[in-house]
Amino acid sequence: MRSTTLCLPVQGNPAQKILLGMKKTGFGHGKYNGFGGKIEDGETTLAAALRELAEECGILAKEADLRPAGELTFIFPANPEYDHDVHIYTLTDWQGEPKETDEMKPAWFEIADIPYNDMWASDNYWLPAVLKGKKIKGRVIFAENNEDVDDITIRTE
Ligand SMILES: CNc1ncnc2c1ncn2[C@@H]1O[C@H](COP(=O)(O)OP(=O)(O)OP(=O)(O)O)[C@@H](O)[C@H]1O
Repeated sequence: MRSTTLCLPVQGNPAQKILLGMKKTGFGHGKYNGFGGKIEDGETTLAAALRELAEECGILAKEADLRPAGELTFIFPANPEYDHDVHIYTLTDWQGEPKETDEMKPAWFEIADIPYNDMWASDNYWLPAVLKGKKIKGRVIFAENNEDVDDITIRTE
């Protein structure tokens, strides 16, 4: 199964605003998501997280500023080639201003206004806990349409 990263830049502690990106191409296009992607061969998870963050919204961060927020496994029984693990990080410190790239159009949201209807259906099960500073571990099984959640287990630490 492939492994991916997902970075969630936030303002405030506890988080008051979150930077999400509208994915313009590829897997999950048309959805708001954090910034991340596949971990390449020979690359550490942290290095991949920073590379994808820079590629997708143009901001630079330090490994020490990534706060591990947990791991999720996404299972797509209808298309097992989509199955993947996600290593999630939040960050409050970075350099540069978010900018639109070929892959993502970034936008800030108040926590109360997170556009869950335009995100992966599973996000509202785990993102609120992460934004409260909790660490999560979980598994999501998607329905035949690869969109709806068939089964979900999330543990918080
Ligand atoms: C299914 N429910 C999901 N809920 C929340 N986040 C999800 C997700 N499924 C994938 N993600 C994240 O979406 C990013 C893009 O991944 P993905 O497009 O595969 O990576 P990458 O940009 O390297 O690929 P391409 O270059 O487009 O081929 C990556 O952060 C990944 O963790």
